[in-house]
Amino acid sequence: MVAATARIEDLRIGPLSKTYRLSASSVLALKDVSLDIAGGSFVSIIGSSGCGKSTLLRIIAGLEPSDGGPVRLGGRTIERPGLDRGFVFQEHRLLPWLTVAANIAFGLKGLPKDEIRDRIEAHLKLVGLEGFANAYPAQLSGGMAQRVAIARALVNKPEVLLLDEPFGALDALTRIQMQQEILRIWDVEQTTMILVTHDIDEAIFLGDEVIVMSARPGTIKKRLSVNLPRPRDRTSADFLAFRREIYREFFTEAEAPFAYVI
Ligand SMILES: Nc1ncnc2c1ncn2[C@@H]1O[C@H](COP(=O)(O)OP(=O)(O)OP(=O)(O)O)[C@@H](O)[C@H]1O
Repeated sequence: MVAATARIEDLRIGPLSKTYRLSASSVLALKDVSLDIAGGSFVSIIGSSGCGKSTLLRIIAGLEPSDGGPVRLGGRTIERPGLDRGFVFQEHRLLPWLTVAANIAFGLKGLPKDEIRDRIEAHLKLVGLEGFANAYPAQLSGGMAQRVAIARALVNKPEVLLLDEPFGALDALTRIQMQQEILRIWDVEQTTMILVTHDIDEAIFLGDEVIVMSARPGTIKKRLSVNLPRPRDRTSADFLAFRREIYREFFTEAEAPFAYVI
């Protein structure tokens, strides 16, 4: 088993805004976004296309600067990428010429050989891919490749795992399986998880909280605590009540009548 982080620190985001400057214009992608996330919690972020979800995740990752507002992880201010944060993208982004083991180890430079071997082994086990160390990405299914991407993001034992639509390219059944897997991994690793998704059921199934964003400019519209026991039953009346509440943030009953017939 991979050792859990001793103490997971809270994230304090903003208030921050983000403007993308183009040659002849600018886009206000985020406006006055403030978000505190408890260490070790699972937070889902949902919102329409272009509301700034990926921008927010990239700022937390240190891949993108904000217009000046702070992001703090515990006592540290985040200004650039760091090993305390892992990132999983929608596409797996594995290097096709490297084996699964080498892909997982890619960011592990400077550690003793034994430590590298142990971490690869532990993380292959963590994502259920023992026996695939020497396989190449082209030999894996979409779900398996995304498991490798998750292992690669976790191998440096980050405090925060940032997941940007990680299951968006998977078929519906694999997606459900991966949702269960990510909960198991969360339980073992005790990492703070921040998931961007377009899928309302996925947001409710996974999140301790669901953050609903709205667009133009991107702001936080609503924050919902999902106080349902785990494992969650997607067909339960309580689950469906959460789904209805989130649908209401996007559509009126007249616009999406079927969403309300539950
Ligand atoms: N590199 C960039 N340069 C200029 N504008 C950008 C850039 N990245 C994002 N934007 C703009 O910022 C806004 C927010 O984009 P972002 O990708 O964060 O939204 P999103 O909610 O993740 O969208 P989607 O759900 O479609 O992935 C959009 O209007 C987008 O066009």
